[in-house]
Amino acid sequence: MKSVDAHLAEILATVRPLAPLELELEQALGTTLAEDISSPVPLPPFDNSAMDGYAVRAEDVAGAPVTLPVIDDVAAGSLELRAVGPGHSVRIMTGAPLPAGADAVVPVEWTDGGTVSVRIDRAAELGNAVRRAGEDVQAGEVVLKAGTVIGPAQLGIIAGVGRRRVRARPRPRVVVISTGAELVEPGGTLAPGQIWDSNSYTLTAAVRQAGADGFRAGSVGDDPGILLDRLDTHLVRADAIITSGGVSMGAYEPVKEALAPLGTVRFEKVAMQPGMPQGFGVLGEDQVPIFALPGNPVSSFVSFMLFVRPALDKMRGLPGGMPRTLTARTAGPLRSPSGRRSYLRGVLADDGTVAPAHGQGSHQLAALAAANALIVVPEDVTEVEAGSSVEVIRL
Ligand SMILES: Nc1nc2c(c(=O)[nH]1)N[C@H]1C(S)=C(S)[C@@H](COP(=O)(O)OP(=O)(O)OC[C@H]3O[C@@H](n4cnc5c(N)ncnc54)[C@H](O)[C@@H]3O)O[C@H]1N2
Ligand code: MOO
Repeated sequence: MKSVDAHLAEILATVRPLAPLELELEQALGTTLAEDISSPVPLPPFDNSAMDGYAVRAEDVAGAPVTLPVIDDVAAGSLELRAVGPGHSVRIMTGAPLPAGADAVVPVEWTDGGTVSVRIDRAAELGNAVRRAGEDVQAGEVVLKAGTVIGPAQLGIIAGVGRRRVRARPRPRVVVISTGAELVEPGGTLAPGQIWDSNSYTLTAAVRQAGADGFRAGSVGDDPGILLDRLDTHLVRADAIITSGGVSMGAYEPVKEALAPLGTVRFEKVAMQPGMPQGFGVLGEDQVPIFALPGNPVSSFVSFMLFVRPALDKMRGLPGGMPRTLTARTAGPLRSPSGRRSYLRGVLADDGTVAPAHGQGSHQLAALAAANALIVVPEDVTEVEAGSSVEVIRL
């Protein structure tokens, strides 16, 4: 059987980072910068007030209480400013440019709030409540490096340095198709032998959580021809495709039957539990990667975490490796088949213990939903005693 590491290595050797595009700011959330972003101007661009109050010369208020004439009123965005001469004050709002001559701002709370003249009750030190030009960013300074994922705060600094567009690797578009004649859309009624399709929801959500755009293309039955048609429809708008089901040893395995003859998708057994049957390859002229995951719900989810997520990271221009593990202590005994790496579901507590879930079957959706970690049991270990140290992947 192929090892988990060898399967991931083959996937990572096949998928490539998506080509960068010029993206409008509205489209940039979750994309990966493909250029350094620098500021054309200092930020703030000018000295300005940090508070609503009065711009003064600090030396004029050193002997507070003092009363000064108010010679002007400046709001944020004011263009024409009168200089503050000795013994003068200007009423000023937060973000308004500091008038020439002023070197401190007295907050309105320290005054009587006058508009013609103002009584100042407390001295303000030189530079009090003044935000200096360039104290956030110098002109020409790089504020974000290529390879940074754009989140809300990163979007803020890009807009804050005046950029309308950025060069970035887009979020991969991933189409999710589930297969199986037994599947019914949630909300519909079950006939005998049917179940509701849960995998396409889990996988599409996992795609989105991995920073990509997931499109749920519904489910197809067990007909390989219909699956090929569906793939054909979606291939034009997909950077990757995920299917679930139809890859093992049964009489009706539409994914295997449809894709194996193409010669570009391999179906193999990977030495893991759950998730043993795996298909991976490329489709069409554009060599779109396709992940044919096993149908058991826990198997498809674990396969996503181990193989698809790192591949999506690489497509996004990020380092794409195995999920990080941390060391915990198992609260109960563990069993694992010989020669396969197990990913058991568990609940990791703050004290560093992990309680194995009671239902470890590949079909046990509820145990997966209650878990927050996968406990990794290496290939050469078949039993682990309670209290032993184990590696876990946080979910
Ligand atoms: N003789 C053998 N049988 C099986 C083997 C094997 O090696 N020899 N492998 C088993 C393992 S391990 C797995 S995992 C499954 C994988 O099967 P398939 O990928 O072909 O998936 P299906 O047969 O279509 O479905 C398996 C199971 O999962 C349920 N399912 C499928 N799709 C969904 C969905 N979208 N939402 C919810 N549940 C789904 C389906 O009803 C089946 O119960 O094969 C084993 N068998
Ligand atoms: O390997 Mo299958 O994924 O256990 O149920």
